[in-house]
Amino acid sequence: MRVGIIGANGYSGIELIRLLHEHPHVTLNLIVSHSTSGTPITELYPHLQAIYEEQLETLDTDKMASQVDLVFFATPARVSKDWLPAFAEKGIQCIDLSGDFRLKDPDVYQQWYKAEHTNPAYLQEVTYGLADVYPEKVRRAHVIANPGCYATAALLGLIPLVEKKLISPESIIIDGKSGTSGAGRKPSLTTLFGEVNENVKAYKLGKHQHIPEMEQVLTEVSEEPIQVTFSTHLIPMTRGIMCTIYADLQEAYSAKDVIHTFESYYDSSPFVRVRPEGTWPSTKEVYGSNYCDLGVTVDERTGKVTIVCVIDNVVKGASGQAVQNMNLLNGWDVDAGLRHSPVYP
Ligand SMILES: NC(=O)C1=CN([C@@H]2O[C@H](COP(=O)(O)OP(=O)(O)OC[C@H]3O[C@@H](n4cnc5c(N)ncnc54)[C@H](OP(=O)(O)O)[C@@H]3O)[C@@H](O)[C@H]2O)C=CC1
Ligand SMILES: CC(=O)N[C@@H](CCC(=O)OP(=O)(O)O)C(=O)O
Repeated sequence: MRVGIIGANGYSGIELIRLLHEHPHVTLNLIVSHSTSGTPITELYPHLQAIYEEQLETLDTDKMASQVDLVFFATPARVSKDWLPAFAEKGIQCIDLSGDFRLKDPDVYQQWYKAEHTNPAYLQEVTYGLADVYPEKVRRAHVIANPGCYATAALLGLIPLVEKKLISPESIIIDGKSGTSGAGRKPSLTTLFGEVNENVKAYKLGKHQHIPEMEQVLTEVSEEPIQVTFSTHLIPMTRGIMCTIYADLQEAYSAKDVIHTFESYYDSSPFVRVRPEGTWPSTKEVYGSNYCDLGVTVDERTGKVTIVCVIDNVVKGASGQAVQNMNLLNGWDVDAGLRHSPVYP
């Protein structure tokens, strides 16, 4: 299959190049950039020398549609909403890594993304690609909204417990921490070494764009409105997200009960690993891989459960899950091109 990447010179684009290079069923036919078209990708990323040396091109929808069967949008929010429908209508499979098609309600999109949705009717056409939870929906889809990175970690840790009614939905608190690659390669004051090093900084409190995304999914799962408290922190590392989730248990469930619920829920997903009781995952244990690792503890005194979820934001939180979705869309092995062990140390 011939694939293309729009936004190929950003962090998630370059991670797609790494993963697709080793994929058994695809050829990366076209890489597109906004401001660096005409430049060989190796000029921006010398580590790709002798691996993938193509030149970045300008976006030409008609030309691209004749050259690819599937396109990944690795562009910032507010870009794909204008471009993606033209590809989908030509029969090209589309996987959007941005938030443009994740929310079903255009008013909610406008509220959280501060822009009007230019293709609101399309929001209903798109499948939310949380690949480990909705593999069957993704298999039947044509256009995928790849979930947000924090939303992926938090939802994988919450959905089984909400669906099986182990926790009180109104009690959910999610404490998120991310490395700086989550903010992309575009230079900014917030991600300067001097700002991040030896520092932990809270940001976007109560305003993060993944709040409505998580609430939309959890509300659908529980069939009653769910709101979450979600806080985000930037920490001095390159890759990785940890979401530590707190909630009240509905009954006196033990850690073993919760672990058993996760194990049976993710029984057929090769990418969600549940830790034995009394151990909790760290971000380094999933670094560079498509795994999401979960650890659980129950405080019998307070009746609360704590779930620790870790992912690599660029792999499971973006490009790896996008490849997993591509595999499902095309009926390939779900782990094709994704069988890497985490890089350790
Ligand atoms: N990094 C991560 O961990 C994750 C990222 N995502 C999402 O993936 C998407 C890409 O993120 P990331 O790779 O980190 O971002 P980067 O800033 O690293 O890259 C963004 C890419 O989009 C292109 N671009 C920027 N502005 C425009 C525009 N107006 N029109 C067309 N193309 C444009 C850039 O091209 P150029 O440089 O040529 O301008 C670049 O290729 C975002 O939506 C992000 O939210 C999702 C989950 C995790
Ligand atoms: C560290 C950092 O800034 N992370 C970004 C992650 C954004 C992302 O990847 O998700 P979207 O696709 O929803 O934009 C943030 O918190 O906004």
